[in-house]
Amino acid sequence: MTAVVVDNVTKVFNQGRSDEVTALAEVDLTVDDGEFVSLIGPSGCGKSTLLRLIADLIEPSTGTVTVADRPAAQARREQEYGIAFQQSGLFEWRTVRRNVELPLELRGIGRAERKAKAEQMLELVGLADFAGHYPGQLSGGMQQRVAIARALAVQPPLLLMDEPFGALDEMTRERLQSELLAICAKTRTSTVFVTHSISEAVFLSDRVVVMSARPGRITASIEVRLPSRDEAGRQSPVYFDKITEVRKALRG
Ligand SMILES: Nc1ncnc2c1ncn2[C@@H]1O[C@H](COP(=O)(O)OP(=O)(O)OP(=O)(O)O)[C@@H](O)[C@H]1O
Repeated sequence: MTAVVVDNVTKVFNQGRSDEVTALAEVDLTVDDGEFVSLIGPSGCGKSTLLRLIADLIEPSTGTVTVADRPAAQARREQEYGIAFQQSGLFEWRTVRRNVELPLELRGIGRAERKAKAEQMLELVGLADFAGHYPGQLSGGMQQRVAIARALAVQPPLLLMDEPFGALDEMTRERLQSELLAICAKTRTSTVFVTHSISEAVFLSDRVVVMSARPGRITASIEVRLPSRDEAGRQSPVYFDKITEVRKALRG
């Protein structure tokens, strides 16, 4: 099975109007099962657009998107993926725990199991003490962590993440990066991860996909094989070499 196939996709917003924007042009991207792929590129190059196409939140103008060997729309209906986007997208009227439980509820999982799973995920993101709070009572970074817990709760085969760690302090960010890798490895989850951070992309990814400014195109695909994804990995020569390689590719 292939996690994602984006085949010759172009996305034009406001087609035929004076404010027409070609956000993506002729994009091909394949994400293998269990692979962790980061998208990186200048602001406005279409990273979020590509992620939203994979999530079937928008449709391509031309080309096709396949998720888990089926059309993206079908994969969405069958809940093949979890998403955590820049805006946390939490429901203000639900407590933190009940936000995390939501995807489990949608899958018909019973109350006790839901509660246990949500508490386990909140523990993971360091928010066990805030289960009974409402999103409005949390900081932006904490809300983001709740959204990550929610995305991970169902252990979906595919995770789509749009700068999920952008609002976090460096220490929390590094801890969640490690947690995310551990979860992905354990569950063989495939991940498409949008980030502005070259070092984050290199640390997390099997492959870093570099995009050019509008119209967004894929200009490089850089394989990363760190000796280990831990503190030693962050200090390895490969890590620094790959950071340089991605930086050069971004410069074009
Ligand atoms: N719904 C929309 N209607 C019109 N234009 C849009 C829409 N969504 C995105 N765009 C345009 O498409 C282009 C790509 O936007 P996108 O958000 O995908 O970029 P990005 O690479 O994720 O940017 P950033 O790194 O700043 O988050 C931009 O020029 C943006 O203005």
